[in-house]
Amino acid sequence: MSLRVLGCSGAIAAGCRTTAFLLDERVLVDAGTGLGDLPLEALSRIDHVLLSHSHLDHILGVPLLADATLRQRRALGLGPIVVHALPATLQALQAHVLNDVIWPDFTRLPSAEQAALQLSPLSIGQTLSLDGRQIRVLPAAHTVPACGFAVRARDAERWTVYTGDTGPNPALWDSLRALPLAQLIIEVAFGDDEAALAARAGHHCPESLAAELLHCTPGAFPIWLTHLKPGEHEAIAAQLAARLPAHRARLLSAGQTLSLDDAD
Ligand SMILES: Nc1ncnc2c1ncn2[C@@H]1O[C@@H]2COP(=O)(O)O[C@H]2[C@H]1O
Repeated sequence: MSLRVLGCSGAIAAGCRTTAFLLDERVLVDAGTGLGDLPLEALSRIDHVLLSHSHLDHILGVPLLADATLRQRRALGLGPIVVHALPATLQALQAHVLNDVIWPDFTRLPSAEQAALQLSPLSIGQTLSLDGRQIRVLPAAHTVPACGFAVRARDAERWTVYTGDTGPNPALWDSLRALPLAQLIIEVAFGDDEAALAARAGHHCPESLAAELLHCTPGAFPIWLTHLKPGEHEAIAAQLAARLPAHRARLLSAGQTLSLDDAD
């Protein structure tokens, strides 16, 4: 099992794609601008999309994916793409995007019987089984209802965790107490000079992230940093290295593929 990073940036700029991870071939985790770098054949194989929350940088690929893959999926005899998210996220997607104004309502197009998209609600703490994988829905603390995801193969012991967009999140560490981790993908968006904005916007800066990472034994598993705002990379890396040198948290980058089989 592998997780391909299509985008992991907190905003757009040349070379910066927003969050999208491809879990093997058929499962997409968040649908940011990184999705658009996949060829049509690969897009058409995506059967499931897991959304962490309703913000545009994570969902904009959903309506575009539905339209782009409609014909190929029909020709291949494939059913609807299932979009899994918290009820509030699905409601926002339906009301504000798939509303026949911003984008056609592909939950009932091209026909009600054969719609391109199907919406499937998740709840925090739920474990979803998808094609031999277990996916646990984790709490996140953002400005809108949000979640993260933990993934493992059904027969594996340890989980790869993606936090989604979140600020300080005690509930996350409570839920991770029972989960042995293989690796952690955790967000940090701003440098410490924007700590106040990070707190308002439901994100981490190195100061708040360092406090969270005290929950992790240094070196116990790889820690990957995601969702950095463009232009913040050097400052964040230096500030975090100064605060928590032993944790050796590394910046995730688009194009990287993480193995979920042997992530020890
Ligand atoms: N109070 C705020 N002031 C300025 N920018 C904000 C504020 N709240 C949110 N944002 C920005 O809006 C962005 C929405 O997506 P993000 O949560 O990734 O990151 C957020 C911030 O970059």
